[in-house]
Amino acid sequence: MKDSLFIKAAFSETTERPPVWMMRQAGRFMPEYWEIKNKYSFLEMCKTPELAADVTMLPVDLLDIDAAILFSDILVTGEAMGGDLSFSQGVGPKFANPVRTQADVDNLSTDVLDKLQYVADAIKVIQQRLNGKIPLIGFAGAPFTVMSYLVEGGSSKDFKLTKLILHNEPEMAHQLLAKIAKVTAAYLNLQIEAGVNAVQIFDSWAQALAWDDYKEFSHRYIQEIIANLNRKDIPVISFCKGSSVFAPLMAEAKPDVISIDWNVDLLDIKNRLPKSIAVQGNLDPHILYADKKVIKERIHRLFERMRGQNGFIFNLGHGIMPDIPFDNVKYAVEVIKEYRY
Ligand SMILES: Cc1c2[nH]c(c1CCC(=O)O)Cc1[nH]c(c(CCC(=O)O)c1C)Cc1[nH]c(c(CCC(=O)O)c1C)Cc1[nH]c(c(C)c1CCC(=O)O)C2
Repeated sequence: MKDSLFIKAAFSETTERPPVWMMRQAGRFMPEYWEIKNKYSFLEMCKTPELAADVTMLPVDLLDIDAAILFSDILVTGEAMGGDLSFSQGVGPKFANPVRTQADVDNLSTDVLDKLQYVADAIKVIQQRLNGKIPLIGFAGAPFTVMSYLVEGGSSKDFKLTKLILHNEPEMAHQLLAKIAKVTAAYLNLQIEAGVNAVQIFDSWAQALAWDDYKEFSHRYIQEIIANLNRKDIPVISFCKGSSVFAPLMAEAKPDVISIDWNVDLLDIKNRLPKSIAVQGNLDPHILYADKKVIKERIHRLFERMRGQNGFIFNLGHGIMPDIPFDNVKYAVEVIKEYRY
């Protein structure tokens, strides 16, 4: 795997073009995803290794991307700790037993690896199918983002209850975050042990936090997780919405790659980071709704900006939306794969 474009770029080695993968590359924008989704629930798909492998392989086979990402969800850690998790169409994720009191926090288990064994099993099936062709990325949610779902009981626009706990009951918040961080490090090590070639930590909603709160309630737990990983030769990617602001702080947690949202000039932010840290990003996913001419022009604009930089992985600033035309995603991958610096 050391010679794959993705791993080389993640370790800031020279590549002839940027490698490409996209967050949410296996999902509802693909007709083939619906063929599976119409037969099984989302959690069944995650928990059945053969199905998780089938979905993981869709963008490998149909888009020819440079890295696969395990098909799962960031909320499986919250479920394993005791959250009553369900996903329903149009509603998104729900925890029926939200965590809001000290007793709720105390009730959460941190001895959960047995319950997540299905992920290790899925990784083994996927690696057999990939057969060394491209690397497989494992992932987990960051403690703050997972906490927000556990506390709110689902998705939230303003994270009101979560922030109220951070601000009024910081000790309880720290106990909750520390529990999630412990589980997350063990869970990522389980994935590494099972054979993933890289891991990404998703802190999707970090941008809701003020700088000091990000530092106290998010960053320090990500730092702790990264410090506890059995990294071997596996790159660690740190993603958050808000990385255009937080990246210099995120760098202190010592990831190999920081995934950048689309609010910032990618070269500017790269130049503000240690040379050894690669960047991943940062096309606005809405560009993939636009005309092909625009898609090509914006990708080339980004690549020209990053010409001569080691350590650049193409990705979107956030996940692919479910109604983006499949054909546009396929076209974007073709444009990227044809490019040479
Ligand atoms: C916040 C978050 C979640 N899950 C995830 C995040 C962080 C990434 C991000 O910020 O987008 C991470 C995630 N979720 C999923 C993956 C699979 C790998 C990939 O293709 O990137 C990954 C890496 C599949 C999924 N996770 C989910 C789906 C949709 C399930 C369905 O078919 O209904 C998929 C393919 C469900 C999910 N899971 C979550 C939400 C909010 C939803 C509902 C989203 C929606 O309805 O638009 C929580």
